[in-house]
Amino acid sequence: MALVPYGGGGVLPGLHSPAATYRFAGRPVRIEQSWAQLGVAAVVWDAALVLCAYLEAGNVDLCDRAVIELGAGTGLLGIVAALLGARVTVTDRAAALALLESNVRANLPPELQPRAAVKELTWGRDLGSFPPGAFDLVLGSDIVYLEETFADLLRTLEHLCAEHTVILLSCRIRYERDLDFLRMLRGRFSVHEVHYDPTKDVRIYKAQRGGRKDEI
Ligand SMILES: C[S@@+](CC[C@H](N)C(=O)[O-])C[C@H]1O[C@@H](n2cnc3c(N)ncnc32)[C@H](O)[C@@H]1O
Repeated sequence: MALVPYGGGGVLPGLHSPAATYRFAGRPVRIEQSWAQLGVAAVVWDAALVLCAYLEAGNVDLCDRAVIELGAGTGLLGIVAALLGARVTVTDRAAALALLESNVRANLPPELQPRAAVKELTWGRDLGSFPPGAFDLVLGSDIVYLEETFADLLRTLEHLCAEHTVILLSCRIRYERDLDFLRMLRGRFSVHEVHYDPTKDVRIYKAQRGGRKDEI
């Protein structure tokens, strides 16, 4: 099933623009893209830009926090989290890892390289390599879009999260079925919308186990 970006209109992101440069954490971040070869995993989505800006604005204390990004695609969000002080594990499916690794390595200064790992994590699988509760923060931008992955994505979040873990998901709600995932998430976590960017029509949801208040 094809993901339709930008409400279905316009040019697919990245199709004519193999690389894009952003500015976060006081430095340029140059992201190589490859829509033609890899599709949705190989372009930067608006939801990533909105969550990067949310992190950069200081809404979350990232200093030395253990962060995992799911469905990282090009890696922009994980890179920005690392530049802002987190120890990051940036994950996606196997096919996305080469471009992801290359973007991560190209954008982190030498002293931050050891603080970023790129790993395969297909939702619902590969979970044995990721100990429950090892992460303070789980990030995901534009990863709620494939109905057939919802159960596996939820299982992955449940596996990763301990009481202290915060999940931040940035989403453009394109279809009614996207709301189904949020209903599933609310069945397992306490979920709040914490930000809405009307210019990009992207919402950020924060989720935690139980009713626990913010730890991050
Ligand atoms: C729309 S892209 C978003 C990419 C990036 N997070 C961003 O916002 O720019 C969705 C991402 O989810 C990943 N993805 C889709 N299904 C997945 C699965 N079952 N397991 C792991 N990653 C998956 C894709 O490879 C892709 O990188």
